[in-house]
Amino acid sequence: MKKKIKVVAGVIENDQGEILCALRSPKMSISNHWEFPGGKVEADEDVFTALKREIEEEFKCKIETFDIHNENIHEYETFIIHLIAIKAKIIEGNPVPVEHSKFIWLKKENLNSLVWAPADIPAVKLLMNEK
Ligand SMILES: Nc1nc2c([nH]c(=O)n2[C@H]2C[C@H](O)[C@@H](COP(=O)(O)OP(=O)(O)OP(=O)(O)O)O2)c(=O)[nH]1
Repeated sequence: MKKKIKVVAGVIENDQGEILCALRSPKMSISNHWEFPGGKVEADEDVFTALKREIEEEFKCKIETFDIHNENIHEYETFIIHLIAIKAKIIEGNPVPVEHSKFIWLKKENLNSLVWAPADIPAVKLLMNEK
């Protein structure tokens, strides 16, 4: 049976209405795909705490979290992901990518110009329909 993992991902919006998009590095799984930064939820951790921790670890900045944007269950070849996308904004520091190849801020209407991790597509589509 495939392993099921629970992953949180931050839909981080700036004051210009742009979204932080992060490029997974060649060393990471699902390499060279774009994603909303985040990571696996640890046992006994709530999703908001997990996201704040992951963003501090991976981008060295602090976020405030808002509502859940979208949840998606996607079956990859080797595992099943339960992806929980959460709206957020940066409240302290500037993002510095520790593990990712790079990040960009992109307007919602341009999000489909990137090659996203397959599990992220529903969240991306939903965002593109937002004003
Ligand atoms: N952080 C994040 N991960 C995503 C997204 N979409 C998606 O399919 N994933 C996948 C990629 C990874 O397989 C998994 C998240 O794990 P992770 O961020 O801890 O990264 P990882 O696999 O490199 O960690 P590791 O097991 O190699 O140590 O979820 C997304 O939007 N954000």
